[in-house]
Amino acid sequence: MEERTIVLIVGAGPAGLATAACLAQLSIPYVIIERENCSASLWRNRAYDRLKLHLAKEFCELPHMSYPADAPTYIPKDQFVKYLDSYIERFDIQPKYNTAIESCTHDEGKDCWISLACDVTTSVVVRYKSKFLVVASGENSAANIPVIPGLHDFTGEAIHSSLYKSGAAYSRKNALVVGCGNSGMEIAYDLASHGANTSIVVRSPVHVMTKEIIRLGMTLVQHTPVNIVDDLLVRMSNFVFGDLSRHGIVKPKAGPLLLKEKTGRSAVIDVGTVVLIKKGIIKVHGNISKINGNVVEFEDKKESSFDVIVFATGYKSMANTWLKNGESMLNNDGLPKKEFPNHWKGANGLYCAGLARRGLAGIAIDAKNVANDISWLELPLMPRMLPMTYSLPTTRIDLR
Ligand SMILES: Cc1cc2nc3c(=O)[nH]c(=O)nc-3n(C[C@H](O)[C@H](O)[C@H](O)COP(=O)(O)OP(=O)(O)OC[C@H]3O[C@@H](n4cnc5c(N)ncnc54)[C@H](O)[C@@H]3O)c2cc1C
Ligand SMILES: NC(=O)C1=CN([C@@H]2O[C@H](COP(=O)(O)OP(=O)(O)OC[C@H]3O[C@@H](n4cnc5c(N)ncnc54)[C@H](OP(=O)(O)O)[C@@H]3O)[C@@H](O)[C@H]2O)C=CC1
Ligand SMILES: O=C(O)C(=O)Cc1c[nH]c2ccccc12
Repeated sequence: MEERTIVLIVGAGPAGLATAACLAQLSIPYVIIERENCSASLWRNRAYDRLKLHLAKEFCELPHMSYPADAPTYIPKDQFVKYLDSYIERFDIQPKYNTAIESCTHDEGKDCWISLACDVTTSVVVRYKSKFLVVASGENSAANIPVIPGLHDFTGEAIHSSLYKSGAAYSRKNALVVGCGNSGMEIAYDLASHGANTSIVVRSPVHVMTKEIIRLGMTLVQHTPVNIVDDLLVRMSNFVFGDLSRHGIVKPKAGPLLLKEKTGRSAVIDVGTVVLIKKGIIKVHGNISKINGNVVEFEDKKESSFDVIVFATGYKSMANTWLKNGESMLNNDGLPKKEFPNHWKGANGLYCAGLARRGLAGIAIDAKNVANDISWLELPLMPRMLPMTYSLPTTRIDLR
């Protein structure tokens, strides 16, 4: 079976949906493919219960649709999913669900992309021919679990943070969280507040901030040099949290916003974990050296036994595994080769949205850029329309 379309979008998470909406606004036909049975599967199926957006709502909007004025500043997961559902309805986005892209190859002779998409329920493979291909399969496509000697024979339960829902099941258990990004720090808090005897592995320096400090920083940095803003944020963090180094948490040399800009690593937004660490309720360990049965040995030679290990060790983009000649755009980790703001365009009609490690705000920028670029190439006689896409009135929706 073969189908033709002008644009093929891989992935119906926020990035694919935002790209679809921008293309729809420009009347450019597209097909959007999603391997799961729903849109935004990360948010519906692979996120813990207590998750809220860490960034204020003004930094988490997709193009052309705002949150209601009375929506909370920090949107809970379920309300974000409702927002996405309204977005899908508003822009009449109809993803082809249960369809996994297995390979995308550029056919030089015909100057088109040939994509093989497998219906995961019937195993039927459909061949898509498209002029443009948008990789929107996410930075969080697969779990990253480190290789640790003895992990395979760990006698307790080992899960990745994407499968963690709540600490309710772990009351009075000995729990170890590996990784001190936003997932790890929040999951450690959740476990401890459900009565688990909780430890966390912190192997590298990390900035700990409050959501209000980050909101202030993200607002100021729009008009102020990043080093000045970062300096302020670090001072504010010191004021709020004090020196955490004696608890095993040291700050990176680079400031939080510069670090995010250069490496994609986010500051951790504290949800109450720091108080529990200071009280000794959550114990901090350095890196793991090996696992023996249910006993974890740390690099300082200390040992403890655990019933559960939660690997909050981040994610991998898998786009490099199915994108067959995408070397103009992606590296071997499936992330853009070029730095922001030039990362979103490759050769031969290839684009990406949502791979610049800039969260939802970055996704909104990518989606607009990709759709506008396609419209310049596809509708060259109507280029004067383009600036309108930035000034279209946004729709406010009711999430209640
Ligand atoms: C726990 C968590 C919380 C976060 N909170 C925030 C926040 O508060 N603010 C913020 O700005 N950012 C946040 N982020 C960053 C996050 O990356 C984005 O919010 C967002 O979900 C990324 O959207 P995306 O569409 O790029 O990727 P995803 O949401 O991962 O969507 C990609 C989609 O592509 C599909 N897909 C992948 N491979 C294929 C294939 N081969 N064929 C077909 N379909 C495929 C996947 O099933 C998935 O549905 C958070 C991330 C995580 C993990
Ligand atoms: N509410 C929200 O808005 C939330 C947002 N997020 C976002 O989602 C994205 C993913 O976050 P997250 O899931 O926390 O992943 P991250 O990639 O941000 O963090 C992974 C953590 O695991 C550590 N790690 C990796 N490998 C090992 C190892 N072998 N041993 C010990 N530690 C290890 C990393 O340390 P190192 O730095 O040394 O590699 C890092 O601390 C981020 O952008 C984050 O901001 C996540 C949760 C909530
Ligand atoms: O999830 C990301 O990577 C983001 O860009 C958004 C984000 C979530 N939590 C944060 C904390 C500090 C800076 C950005 C984020």
